[in-house]
Amino acid sequence: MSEDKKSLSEVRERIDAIDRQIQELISERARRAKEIAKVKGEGLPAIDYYRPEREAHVLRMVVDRNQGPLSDAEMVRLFREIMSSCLAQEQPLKVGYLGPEGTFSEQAVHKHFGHAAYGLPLGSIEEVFQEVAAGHADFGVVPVENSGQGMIQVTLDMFLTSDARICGEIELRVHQCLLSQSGRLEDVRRVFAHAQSLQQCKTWLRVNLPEAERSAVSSNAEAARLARHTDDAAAIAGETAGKVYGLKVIARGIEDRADNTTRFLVIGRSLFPPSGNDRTSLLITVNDKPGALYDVLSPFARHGVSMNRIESRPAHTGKWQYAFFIDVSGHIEDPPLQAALRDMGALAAQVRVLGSYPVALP
Ligand SMILES: O=C(O)C(=O)C[C@]1(C(=O)O)C=C[C@@H](O)C=C1
Repeated sequence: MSEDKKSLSEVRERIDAIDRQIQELISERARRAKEIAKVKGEGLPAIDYYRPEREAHVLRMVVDRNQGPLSDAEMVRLFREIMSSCLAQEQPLKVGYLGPEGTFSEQAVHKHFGHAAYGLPLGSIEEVFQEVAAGHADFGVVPVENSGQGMIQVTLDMFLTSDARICGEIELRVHQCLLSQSGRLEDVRRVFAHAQSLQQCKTWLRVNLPEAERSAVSSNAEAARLARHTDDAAAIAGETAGKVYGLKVIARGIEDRADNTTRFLVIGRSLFPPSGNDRTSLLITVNDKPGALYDVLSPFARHGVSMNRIESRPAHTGKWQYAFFIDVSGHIEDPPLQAALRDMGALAAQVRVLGSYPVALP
C-alpha cells in the first residue's frame, strides 16, 4: 500500500470513530429531549412541545462556540436539524407556506424548522394566514421583505384583518437560476418567473436575453412547472425548484444584487417567552391630526427602546388613515418596552402587539 493510501485509510478510521461518538451523543441528546417532553406532558399536540425561545438560545450558543472550519450558518443548520428531529420524536410540526414545492418559502421553512417538520404547500399568502388561524397548520411562513425590492405588501395587509401573531423571522439568501428542459440559453424565447424575481434579475435578462418574452406567474416553482412543459421556455427559480421539476441549470446567481436576501415571518396563534435577543413587531394606528405620529413614537426615545423599522399602509378604516408597522428591539416582557407601550396606549388610536420573537439566526 502506498503512503498516500495508508494515510487516507488512517484518517477514514479516525472519521469512523468520530462518527460513532457523534451518533451516540445524538441518540443521548434525543433521549434527554424525550425526558423533557415527558415533563411537558404525554400525548400533547406537537406545538405544545415546541419552544422557539429555547431553540434560538441553543443555536446562539452554537454560534458563540464555533471556531470553524465550518461557517456559523453551516453549524446552525446542522444543530437545527438535530433539534428538529428531537422535537419530531413527539410529532412533527406542520408548517404552511406559499407553495408549490420548491419555492424559496419552502427553503425558509426548512431553514427555521428543520427537515423533520412537515411543510404544507398552500396556494397564496392569504391561505397561509387562514390555515394557521383555523389550526390546520401549527405555523405559517410568509415572505415580508426583499433586500432589493422592499416590503411585500400582501403580507403586511393580512395583519390588518387577521389575529396572527409573529413568532419568528428568517433571513434567506436568495440565489436565482435560469432553468430549462434543454439547459441551452439559445433555445429560450420566453421566461416565466414571479414578478419579484423578474425584477431581481432585470439586468441579467437585459444583457443575456434581450428578445425573450417575460411572463409573471404566481411563484418561482410555478414558473419551473410551466417551463417543464414548454420547449422554448425557461424559468427563474431556485436550484431546488429545478431539481423538483427536473430542469437543467442554464445559469446560476443571475440576481442583480449579490446580497439578495428575503426576510420571512413565522406566523402562529400565540406569543412566546423571551429568548435573550428579541425583536417586537407592533401595529399602530394614529388619529388624523398634526404631530400625532411624532407624539405616539416619542415614548420609545423616552424609555430607551430602539426602533428598527417603520412602514405605513392604508389602514382600511377610512380614507387617508394609515396603519404603521413598527419593529423595535427587545421583548414585550422587557420593562422599558412595557413602559413605552403604556405611554403610547394613551396617544394612539390603536396599538397591537403582533409578536415578540428571536432575531433571525445566520
Ligand atoms: O428544551 C426543550 O424544551 C426541549 O423540548 C428540547 C428541544 C431540543 O431539542 O433542544 C426540543 C424542542 C424544543 O423546541 C426546544 C428544545
